[in-house]
Amino acid sequence: MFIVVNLKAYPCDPIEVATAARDVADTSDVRIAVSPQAADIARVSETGVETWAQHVDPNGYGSHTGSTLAESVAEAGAVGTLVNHSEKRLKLADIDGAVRAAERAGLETCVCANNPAQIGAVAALGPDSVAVEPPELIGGDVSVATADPGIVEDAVAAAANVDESVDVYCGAGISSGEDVATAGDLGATGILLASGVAKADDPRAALENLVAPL
Ligand SMILES: O=C(CO)COP(=O)(O)O
Repeated sequence: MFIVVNLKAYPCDPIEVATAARDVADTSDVRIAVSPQAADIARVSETGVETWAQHVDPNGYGSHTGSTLAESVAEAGAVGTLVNHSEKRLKLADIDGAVRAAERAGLETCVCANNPAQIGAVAALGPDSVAVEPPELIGGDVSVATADPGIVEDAVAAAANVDESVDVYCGAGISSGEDVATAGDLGATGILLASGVAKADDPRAALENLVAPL
């Protein structure tokens, strides 16, 4: 199981979360990455935790003010990137461009989508993984794996129908090890989560709780 902790733009201490995630990953068999804001990638990466960008733009170097370049986040220490997060949606052509840019920079890619139909569409673009995250459950208390198990199973089927080599992750409302295990039972091989760790009083304890049953 792979857990990506997306820090979004939450006012947490990215280094506190990164060091905790590094330690919990080291002492468990669980792969854990932290996805901070672009400005924090370098110092998060310096902790030794696996570091992902939250987004990259489709363009490369050039006259593109305000861009987040795949090359730049890779240079800063990111080894992967989310693309098309529900809070950072892109047009299909730009999702394709961002995946190609990430590939050129050597980044692993996870393209997010809202539902199984979109999962099939983005799986066709050849990312390493796709993640289904129903927007209405993001930031809530109920795990997608409990509230809508069918969406996870259908996302797994939709991706396999297009490209069996694309891993399928899920996210939204996941905050306990039981939620992670349930998602795994539904066929997800990874989890995206945010508030359960980024808004926790004790992020280390939250991470330990997530990996406990795995
Ligand atoms: O959007 C998410 C991860 O990318 C999920 O957010 P929550 O874990 O806060 O529901």
